Amino acid sequence: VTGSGVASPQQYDVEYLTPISVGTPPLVLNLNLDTGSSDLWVFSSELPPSEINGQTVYDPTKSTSAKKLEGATWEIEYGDGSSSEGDVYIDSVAIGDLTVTAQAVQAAKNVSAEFTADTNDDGLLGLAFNTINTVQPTRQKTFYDNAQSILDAPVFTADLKDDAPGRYNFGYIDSSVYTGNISYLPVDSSQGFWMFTSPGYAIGKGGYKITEMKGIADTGTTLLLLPTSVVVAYYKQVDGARYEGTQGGYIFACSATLPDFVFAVGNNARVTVPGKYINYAPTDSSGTTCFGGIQKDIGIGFSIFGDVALKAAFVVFDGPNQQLGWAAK
Ligand SMILES: CCNC(=O)c1c(-c2ccccc2)csc1NC(=O)CNCCc1c[nH]c2ccccc12
Repeated sequence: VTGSGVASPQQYDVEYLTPISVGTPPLVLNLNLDTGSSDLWVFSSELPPSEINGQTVYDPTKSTSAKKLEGATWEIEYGDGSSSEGDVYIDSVAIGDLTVTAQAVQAAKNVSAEFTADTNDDGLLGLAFNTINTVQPTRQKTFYDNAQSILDAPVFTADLKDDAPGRYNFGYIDSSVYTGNISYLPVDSSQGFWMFTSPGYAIGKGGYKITEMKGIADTGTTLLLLPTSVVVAYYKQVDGARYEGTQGGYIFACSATLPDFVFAVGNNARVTVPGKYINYAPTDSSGTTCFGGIQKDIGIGFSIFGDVALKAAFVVFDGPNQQLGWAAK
């Protein structure tokens, strides 16, 4: 079996949403497929109405296939301070033609203001390793875990695009959507993430710099968060760029020309993030000052190759072989 879902960018490519069917009759929810977390949680009828703002909600009492997982609860907090919590149902979940009949669906009873404000996002579908699933007392498997035994190949791929619809595919590698070869790197899943080490980088036409960057492939984080030394070196190449504490990062004139950022995947493969992707978004409505798509990874403990980086590549997530594949496109 295989499955495929479109990944539609929200404004400024802040996140990508994919239509997922939940329950019986199937309710279509637009979920953020997130390789940086491992909870499948959805807006639900158990939320106070004040916390719902246009989202489609899952009502387990309306799904004939829903079964409450008695005594199970969950609570998650993300690095940006957003959070959600609730209880758990076992129900059917489908992406395209791929259906998992017994998937833990975490129904939200509370969500933080950031999620309430995100009107098109009906929840998250975690695709990291289940060791970081937050359900208590028994952690639950991800959609990818549950799908693996029925998939033609035990992989999923992410093909995110700049301000255009991309795709998440499950169970196959579509060789028509990338160029050249796929370079595979070993994954260190000990912290529950798709963590890999890039041996070095280059900025624009500059020379290659050998610097190990240990980071995660994270579709749920918008920006490319890198070691301070790399970020400082990058913005030295951008006239007028400066770190602005009140904005929480590097800003520059929206008219600035930004160099490409190239990171190595293995010893002879490279991913080139076009400078255009690093001119992330205006900081205010005047559109004169823009916020950088590359920022510091301070305080996280590793780098995060978020959407700004991932949309420059075709990425293969291979759990059984604990490897990540990268290809140009
Ligand atoms: C800013 C989002 N990213 C993180 O917090 C994060 C961190 C992290 C930890 C500490 C400080 C900063 C970041 C490590 S792995 C990691 N990745 C994830 O947590 C992936 N899931 C993000 C879900 C998420 C949080 N706030 C949102 C707002 C819109 C769409 C999605 C989200």
